[in-house]
Amino acid sequence: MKTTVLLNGKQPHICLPKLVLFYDVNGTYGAFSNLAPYPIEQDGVWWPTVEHHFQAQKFHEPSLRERIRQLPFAEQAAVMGRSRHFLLRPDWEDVKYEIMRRALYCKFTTHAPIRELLIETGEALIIEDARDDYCWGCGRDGSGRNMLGLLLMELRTVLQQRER
Ligand SMILES: Nc1c(N[C@@H]2O[C@H](COP(=O)(O)O)[C@@H](O)[C@H]2O)[nH]c(=O)[nH]c1=O
Repeated sequence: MKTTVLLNGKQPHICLPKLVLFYDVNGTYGAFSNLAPYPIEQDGVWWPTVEHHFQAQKFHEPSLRERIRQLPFAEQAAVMGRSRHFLLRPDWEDVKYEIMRRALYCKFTTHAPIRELLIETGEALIIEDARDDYCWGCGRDGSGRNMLGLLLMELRTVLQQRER
C-alpha cells in the first residue's frame, strides 16, 4: 500500500540534491569519463586521456608506460593496464588515488569548457555509473565507493572557490 504523508495538509517540500550520472563518453556528462578525449600533460609529456596516464602509472617500466601512452584508444590502455601479464608496481594501491587526483586536476584546468561544465553542476551528486566498477564507480547495486565521483566533487569545490 502506498502512503502519502501530508504536512499541514500539504505535500512536504523536500530538497534533494541533483544527480549527475556519467559513464558513456557521448552522454551529457561524458566529458567526466576518464576515457573522454581530453589530453593532459604529466611528467613532461602529453597523454591522450586521463585513462592512458592512469593505466600507465600501474607500471614502473618506462617502455611499458610509453607503449600505453601511444595506444590510439583509451579502451586499449585500460585493457593493457588491467592485464596482469605485466608486473604491477607493488605500491599501486597506496598511490592510485593521488595519481588520479593529480590527473583530474590537470584535465580540468587544461580544458576550460569542461571546467565550466564541472563548476556548473553546483552541488549535484556526481556518480560514475560504472556497473562493473565498485571502486571508481557505483557498481551494479549502487554500493560502489564512487571514488571518481568523489574526486570530481572535491575538485569542483576547489575550482568553484577559485572562480569566486
Ligand atoms: N571500469 C570501467 C570504468 N571505470 C574507470 O576505470 C578506470 C580504473 O579502472 P581499473 O584499472 O580497473 O582500476 C578509471 O578510469 C575508472 O573511472 N570506465 C569505463 O568506461 N569502463 C569500465 O569498465
